[in-house]
Amino acid sequence: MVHNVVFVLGPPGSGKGTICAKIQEDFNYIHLSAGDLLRAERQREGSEFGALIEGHITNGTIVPVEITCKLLENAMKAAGDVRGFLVDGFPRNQNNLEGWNAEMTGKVDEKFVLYLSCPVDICISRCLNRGQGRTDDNEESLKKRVVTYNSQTFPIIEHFEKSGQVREVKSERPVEEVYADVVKLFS
Ligand SMILES: Nc1ncnc2c1ncn2[C@@H]1O[C@H](COP(=O)(O)OP(=O)(O)O)[C@@H](O)[C@H]1O
Ligand SMILES: Nc1ccn([C@H]2C[C@H](O)[C@@H](COP(=O)(O)OP(=O)(O)O)O2)c(=O)n1
Ligand SMILES: [Mg+2]
Repeated sequence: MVHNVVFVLGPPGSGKGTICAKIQEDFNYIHLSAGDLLRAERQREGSEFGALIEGHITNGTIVPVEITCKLLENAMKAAGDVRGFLVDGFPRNQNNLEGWNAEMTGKVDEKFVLYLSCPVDICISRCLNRGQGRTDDNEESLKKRVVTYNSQTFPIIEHFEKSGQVREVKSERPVEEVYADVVKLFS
């Protein structure tokens, strides 16, 4: 089975998780947040990657793709027959992209990249007020995550832009306005 995939990218706090949850509800796409999968693996009893994942998360750096891609593929296999997957927060760097291409080519049909663009000061304030008790929603980690986003993730968005695969939606607006534009991409 070939899985339909929409990548969802944007800076931390741009609203990827919020928008993906709404798409999942309305369009039968399954939301797979790479960050959520990594946080679950970090907590999993007996995981050999817990400490490594925690180190990257608090340091705002990116976990090696061998771990993240396997978590994504396992989640896809477990989901069964659905319309497709929203792969949220992935690929986040060149290593992610190369590892995904090596492992998933032939198994996925990449429909487009939903890019939520949002000014960094708004993003940081949203993360600081997110209230999810995350170990990386603090000034120090956020500074590092923004550096990682600008230096490693934005080039991945530019890579997809070259082949016309990016659909940008400005997400500093209220959720309802952002989502009204996103809906048009899935209808
Ligand atoms: N358009 C928006 N306007 C205001 N707050 C938002 C908007 N989208 C998301 N948020 C809030 O900002 C925080 C970060 O959103 P989230 O979806 O977790 O972003 P990301 O997954 O990109 O880090 C959450 O507390 C969320 O409720
Ligand atoms: N592809 C990914 C996605 C997330 N991670 C790690 C590093 C990221 O800073 C954290 C948090 O990612 P997450 O997507 O949950 O963060 P935001 O929702 O953008 O605030 O997880 C990763 O190593 N590789
Ligand atoms: Mg998120």
